[in-house]
Amino acid sequence: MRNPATPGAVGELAELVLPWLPPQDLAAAASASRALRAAASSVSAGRAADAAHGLEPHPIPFDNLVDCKPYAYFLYTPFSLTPSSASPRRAQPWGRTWARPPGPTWPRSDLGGFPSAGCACAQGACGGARGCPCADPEAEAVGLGSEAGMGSLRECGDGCACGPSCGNRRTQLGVTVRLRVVRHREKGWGLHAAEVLRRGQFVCEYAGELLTTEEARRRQGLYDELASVGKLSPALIVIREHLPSGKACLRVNIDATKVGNVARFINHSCDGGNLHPVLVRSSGSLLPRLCFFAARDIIEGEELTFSYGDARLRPNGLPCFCGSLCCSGLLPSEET
Ligand SMILES: C[S@@+](CC[C@H](N)C(=O)[O-])C[C@H]1O[C@@H](n2cnc3c(N)ncnc32)[C@H](O)[C@@H]1O
Repeated sequence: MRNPATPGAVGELAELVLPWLPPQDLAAAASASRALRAAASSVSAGRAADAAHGLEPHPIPFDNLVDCKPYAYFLYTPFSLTPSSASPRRAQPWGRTWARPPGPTWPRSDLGGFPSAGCACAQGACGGARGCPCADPEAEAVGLGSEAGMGSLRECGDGCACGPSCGNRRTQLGVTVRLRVVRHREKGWGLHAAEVLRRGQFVCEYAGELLTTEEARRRQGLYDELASVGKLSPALIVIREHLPSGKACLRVNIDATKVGNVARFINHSCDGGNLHPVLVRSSGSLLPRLCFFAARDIIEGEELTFSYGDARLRPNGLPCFCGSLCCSGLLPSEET
């Protein structure tokens, strides 16, 4: 048996344990010995190399020329989680050499719904024009860029027989475009294109913890306090969809602050930005998902932004540094 005091054994143990540690604990472990310092800095380098924790098709690196933060710490989920599926996720290994490639992001976690609702098309046979009942005649209009506000789109889902290769699941394959997370002096981290994106191309979903309205309000109060003293960049989004009657409104609260995907890095722009938010409904799924499409052609290196909204209702709003000509000077804020 190997002596656990040998450098090789320390390295192996470190590889098992250190990726589970949040930054403060990782720093504490690094101060214990030279071998652990080397192992911890390899974990930090692994984290900085992929904000997606190995859970998307391509790595999404952090890029910081502004200060010494190598990465932002959070738990990664490629799709939104219900409270019951989110609760066990208090830790997640991040920054180790992956022994195996990450699993596919499909099938997605079950968000509750009607598993019997969906198409009966043969494997991979549906697609816009072929008579699939889930096909959306408006789909081709998504992301054309002139639309103001939220778009909507229907896709095949868990209730369909067609399977993952179906062409009507544009938003269900994870983040297939190349992206980077870049540090800004005034705005913190921001999401950037790392390749040319074409108008209408799917970029990413806004994934995080799905909250009740009561819990969203509780967290928002806490986040506002921390954000006002610069201790947190909250990523809690509230989507309100007015139903056709106009009398009711479907409300979805997604918090990507502690558990989320790369969309948590998308900053606000007062001019509406270059991303088009679209509510995507998958057949058989109860809740819509918020997805972002390129609202116009986007060049490599450009920051990806959208408008967080128009209301600026909370006192002591945070300053906006979007830099657009129509910048109001304050970040949107409203009572959740
Ligand atoms: C969803 S997060 C975006 C990512 C964030 N910049 C970070 O470092 O994690 C929202 C927060 O980013 C910052 N932010 C976003 N857009 C901004 C803007 N136009 N000007 C200043 N800060 C902005 C604010 O702190 C806001 O609460």
